[in-house]
Amino acid sequence: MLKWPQILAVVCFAGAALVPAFGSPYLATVFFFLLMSLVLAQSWNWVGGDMGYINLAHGVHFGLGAYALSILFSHGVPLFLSFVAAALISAAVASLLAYPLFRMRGHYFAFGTLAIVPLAELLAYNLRRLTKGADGISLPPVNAQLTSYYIALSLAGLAVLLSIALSRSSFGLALRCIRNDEEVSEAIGLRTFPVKVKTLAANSAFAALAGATYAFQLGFIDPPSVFGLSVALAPIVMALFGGSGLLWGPAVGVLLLGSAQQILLVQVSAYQVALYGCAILLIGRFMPGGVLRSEWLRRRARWLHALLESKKPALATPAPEATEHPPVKSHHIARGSVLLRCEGVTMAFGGNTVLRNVNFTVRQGEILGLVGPNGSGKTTLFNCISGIYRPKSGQITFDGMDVASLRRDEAARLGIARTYQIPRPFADMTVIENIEAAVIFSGSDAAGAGESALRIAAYVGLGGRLSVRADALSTQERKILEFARALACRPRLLLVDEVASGLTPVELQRFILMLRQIRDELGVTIIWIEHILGALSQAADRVIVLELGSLIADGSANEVFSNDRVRRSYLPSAVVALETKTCCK
Ligand SMILES: Nc1ncnc2c1ncn2[C@@H]1O[C@H](COP(=O)(O)OP(=O)(O)OP(=O)(O)O)[C@@H](O)[C@H]1O
Repeated sequence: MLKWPQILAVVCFAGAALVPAFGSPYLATVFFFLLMSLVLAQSWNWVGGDMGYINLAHGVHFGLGAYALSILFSHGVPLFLSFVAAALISAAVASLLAYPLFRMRGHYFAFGTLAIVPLAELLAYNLRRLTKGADGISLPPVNAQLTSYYIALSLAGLAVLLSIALSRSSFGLALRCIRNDEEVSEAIGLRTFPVKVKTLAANSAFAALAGATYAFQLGFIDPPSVFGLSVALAPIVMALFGGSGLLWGPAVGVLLLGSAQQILLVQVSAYQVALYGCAILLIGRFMPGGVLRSEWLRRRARWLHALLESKKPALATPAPEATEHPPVKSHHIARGSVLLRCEGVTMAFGGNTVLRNVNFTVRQGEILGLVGPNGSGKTTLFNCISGIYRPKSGQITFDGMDVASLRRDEAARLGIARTYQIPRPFADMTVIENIEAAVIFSGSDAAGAGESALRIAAYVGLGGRLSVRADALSTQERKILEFARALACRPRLLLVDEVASGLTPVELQRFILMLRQIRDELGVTIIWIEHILGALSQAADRVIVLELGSLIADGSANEVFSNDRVRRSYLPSAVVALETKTCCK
C-alpha cells in the first residue's frame, strides 16, 4: 500500500506535468530547474548517500552529457540516439575512473573526485576541435522547451522510482552494507567492487542525461556553464541538506534549497553561491544528518518519520519460536580430514613481527581453542586465515586451497566466517537486516533469505530484537548478532573471537551448547579465541597457545593448561585455579 510520501510524490509529479500547459513560462523554468536538480541529487544519493562514497565529480558527468549531446546532435545524430550515447559514454568513463578512484576511501575518495572537476573543465577548453573551446557549442535551432521539460520530468520520475526500487532490493542492501563497513561486507561474501562500479556508472549516466537535457533546452553550452564548481556542488549540497542516504532526503533538499535558490537568483544572483556555503555550515553545525534527521524537527513533527525511510519497511512478521537446533543446512563433511593447515605463517607490520613461523592444522569438525596473552597475535592469525591480511611468508590452506589466492568474499563463500573481537555489526541496519545480508551475500540461502534470517535470529536468542538497529544493542547483543551473522554464512570454518566475555553464567552455558550443536549437528569446524578458560575447556577438543607470535603449546586443554611454559607466560597461578574451578563446576 502507498504511504503518504509516495502519494505526495505522485501528486507533485502530476502537478509538475500540468505546469507547461497551465503555468507561466517563468513557473515552467523554475520547475525545470527543480526537476533537473532532483535528477542530480537523487542519483548522487546512490553513491554519496546509500553507499557512503562522497562523489564530488557528479557535475563532471553532467558536463560530459551536455557536451556529448551537443556534439552528436549538432552533427546530425538523432536526438534520442544522442541522449542514449551521452548516458553510455558517461557510464563508460565512470567505469574506467572507478578503478583508480575506488582504491581510495573516505576523504581521499572525495578529494580524488574533486580533482576531476577542474581537469574536465580544462579539457573542455583545450579540446577545441571537439568542444570549440571557450566559444562553446550552439545546437541547431529547435523549439526544445516543451520536449526538454518532459524529458526532465521523466528522468526525475525514473530517478525516484529507481531509488524506491533500490531501497527495497538486495542491491540496495549491498550499498548499505558497504556504507557501514566494506571489510565486513566482504567477509560475509559480498563482492563489493562490481557493486560500486555499477552504482557509479548508473549515477553518472543519470547526471549525463540531466546534462544532455540542460544542453538541449538551453541550445548553447560552454565550459563554465556545465563544468563550473557551483554546477558540481549544488545537487550534493541539496542531498546533504535534506538527508543523504534517505530515500526522500534529496527530494526534500531540492524543494527547500532549490526554491530558496530560485528566489535568491531573482533577487541577487551572487547570493546563490553564498547560499550553498551557508547551507553547508548550517548542516555541519545543527543537522549533521540533514533536515530529516534533525532531532528537533522529528520531536515536533512526528509525521516526518515516514520520510525517514531508507530501507525496507519495518518487519511485519512475528519472530518465530526459538528453535532447539541450529537452523542452518549442514555440509557434507568428511570428519577427521584436515580442513585448515597453517605452515610457517609469519606476519609483520613494518618492523613489528606479530606471527613467527606458526604451524598447526585443524581437522574437520574440531573445536580448537586459541589462547595467549594480549598482543600475542591471535586476532592477527584470524585476519590471515580469513584473507584480511596476507602473511609475509608461509602458507594457509583451507580445504586444499591457498587462502592468499582468494579474495575476502571468495574466502567467505568457500565457508570461512568470523566474528570480530570488537563487534562490527552494520550499525544503522536492524538485527534482521544484518543477518539477512549475510544469508544473501554468502549465497547460503538467497531464495529464502528472510525466513532463514528469522530462524537464525530466534536460535541465537535475538528473536525479540528483530527490528532494533544494531547501534542500539548492548555490547553483548552485538557480539551475539555477529555470531548469528557468521552462522548465517553457513560456514565450514567458524572463527569466533572472544564472544563470551560479559555473558552471564546462564548465557555462557547456552553459548557453549550452541557451539557444540553447531559442530555436532552441522559438522562446522570452529576456532575459538577466548580468555575465559573455564568455558573454553568445556567446548574445545584441543587448545593451541600463542606467545609473542610463536606457537608454544598444542594439545588437550588439560595438557596445555598444565604446561609450565604456558602457566608462566599466560596463566598466573591464581587465574588457573579460579578458571579450573569454574570449568569443573
Ligand atoms: N593493522 C595493524 N598494524 C600494526 N600493528 C598491528 C596491526 N594489527 C595488529 N597489530 C599488532 O599486532 C600485535 C598482535 O595484535 P593482535 O590483535 O593480533 O593480538 P591478540 O593476541 O589478538 O591480542 P588481544 O588478546 O588483546 O586481542 C599487537 O602488537 C598489535 O599492536
